[in-house]
Amino acid sequence: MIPRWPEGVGQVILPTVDSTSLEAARQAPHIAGPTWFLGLEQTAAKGRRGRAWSNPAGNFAASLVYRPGGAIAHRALRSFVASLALQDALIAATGRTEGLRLKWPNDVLLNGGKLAGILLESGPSETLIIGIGVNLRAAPTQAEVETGAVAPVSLLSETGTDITPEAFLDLLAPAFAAVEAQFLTYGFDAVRTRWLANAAKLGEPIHARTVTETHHGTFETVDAEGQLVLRTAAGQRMISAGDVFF
Ligand SMILES: O=C(O)CCCC[C@@H]1SC[C@@H]2NC(=O)N[C@@H]21
Repeated sequence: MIPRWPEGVGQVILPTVDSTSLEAARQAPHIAGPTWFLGLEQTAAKGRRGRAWSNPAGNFAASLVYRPGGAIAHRALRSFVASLALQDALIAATGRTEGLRLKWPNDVLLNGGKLAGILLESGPSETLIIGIGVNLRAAPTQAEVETGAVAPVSLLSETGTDITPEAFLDLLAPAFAAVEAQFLTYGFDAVRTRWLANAAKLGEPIHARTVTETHHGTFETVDAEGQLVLRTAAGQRMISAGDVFF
C-alpha cells in the first residue's frame, strides 16, 4: 500500500501576488508542513532560466513548498514527480489521456503544444519550492515565448474542459502526494519508468540546449540521475540541465 504523504497539506489562496514561488520562499521558514500557495493573479511570474512566465487570468499558478529531506541530488528528481502528478491531475480533470506527453526536463504537452511548465527551486530553511503553471483557460501568444519553443496551448481550447484554478489544485495536491509517496517508497526507478512511458520524442531526433552549447541527437533515455541521454554523432552525451527543442 502506498503511504499517504503526509497528513495535513496546507493551502493558501492569494487573490494577487507577485509570484507564488517568491511568496513560498518568503513563507518557507515558517511552514509547519508541505504548503501550496495558489495565486489567482501573479504580477511577476517567473519561468525557467530567468524567463518571465505569462499568466493570463483563469490559468493555474501555484507553488508547493516543503522539506523533502534526503540527498540533495534527489531534489531535482521532483521535477519528474511533479510532471507525473500534473499528468494525473489533467487526466482527472478531462477524463482523457490522449495527447498528453511529458517533455524533458519538466513540461507537459497537450496535442504537441506546451500546456504546463514547472520551476524547481531551492528555498530557505532546506525547503524545495515547486512552482507550477498550467494554461487552463488561455495560452500566451507565440510572441511571449522563446523563439523556437513549443507553441503554447490551453486546456480549454484543446479539450473544452473549463476548470477553475481552485478546483485544479484539489486534483493536483492529492496527485502530487500520491506520486511523492511512490517516489519515497519505491525510489526514482518507478517514477522514471512511468515518465519514460509518457515521454515526448523518445527515440527521435531532438536539439538539447545547455547554457553554453546546443547538441543534436537522438533522445535515448533518461538515466538514474534524471539526465537526458542523447546519442550524438560524437557518441553518447548526458545532459543534466537545459532545454529541449524539437
Ligand atoms: O518556464 C517554465 O516552463 C516554468 C514556468 C513556471 C511558472 C509557475 S506559475 C507558478 C509559479 N510561480 C512563478 O513565479 N512561477 C511558477
